[in-house]
Amino acid sequence: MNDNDLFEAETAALNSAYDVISKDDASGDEYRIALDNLAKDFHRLMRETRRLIARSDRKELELNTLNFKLEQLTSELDYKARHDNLTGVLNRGAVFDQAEHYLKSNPLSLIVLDIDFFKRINDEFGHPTGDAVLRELVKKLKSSLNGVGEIGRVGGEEFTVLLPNISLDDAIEIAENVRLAIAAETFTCFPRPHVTASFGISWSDTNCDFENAYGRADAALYKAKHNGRNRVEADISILQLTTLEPQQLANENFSTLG
Ligand SMILES: Nc1nc2c(ncn2[C@@H]2O[C@H](COP(=O)(O)OP(=O)(O)OP(=O)(O)O)[C@@H](O)[C@H]2O)c(=O)[nH]1
Repeated sequence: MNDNDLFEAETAALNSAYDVISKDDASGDEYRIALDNLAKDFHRLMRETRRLIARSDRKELELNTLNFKLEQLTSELDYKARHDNLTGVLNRGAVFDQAEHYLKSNPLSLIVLDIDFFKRINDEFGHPTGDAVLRELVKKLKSSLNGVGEIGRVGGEEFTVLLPNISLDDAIEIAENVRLAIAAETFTCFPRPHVTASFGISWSDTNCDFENAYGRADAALYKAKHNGRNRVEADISILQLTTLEPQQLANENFSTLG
């Protein structure tokens, strides 16, 4: 469709107006009719333009609303992709991403904790009670960490706390406080007196591979389980690098807290 088709009536009115103007002997009536036609078309064009503007304003508003909803949905999806839907903390993928991000420019202490005998809780009281224990554990973790570090869930009943720029000694103290807070109070969702957890900690310098940091913390956790549970164990192999000869390193692995 070209402009002439779209404005056929207006073009005709305009052409007859030009005809009248170009005539030396055009009468007053001819001028009046040409002007009248132009006025009618001009009026119609104004009305149509107003209608189009109103319609395009409405469409723009609808588009803005849709864009807003799309942005909300994108950030909800992004949040869901990075968080555990049972407890709301970072999920395994996000823990790894975040830790690798920190390690690019910071040293990092990592706490890995695992609820003791969680299978028994599930077996004796059912999966929904087990789920409630997981949620309540996260609440206790949050309140005892009081904003320090970032909590993640890396497996069924295994959680992590990322502590960038926190020394191993401080991380051990933090883990001890969390351990005591969990063991000290009864869980409201669980009729037995105590839920406990075991803790493994590693410290890694900037640029350390997170798989390595996680592996060392997990090995320390295994040791905590092996040594009786409800306890904190820290990997000190990295610290030993500066003080021990290679021969000694082969024999030394972990330190144990009381
Ligand atoms: N309720 C619930 N249970 C889960 C979930 N994910 C994993 N589990 C359960 O967690 C339990 C883990 O059991 P185990 O690996 O034997 O560990 P544990 O009984 O805690 O024993 P220790 O770790 O050695 O003290 C299994 O019974 C899993 O079914 C979950 O999302 N909700």
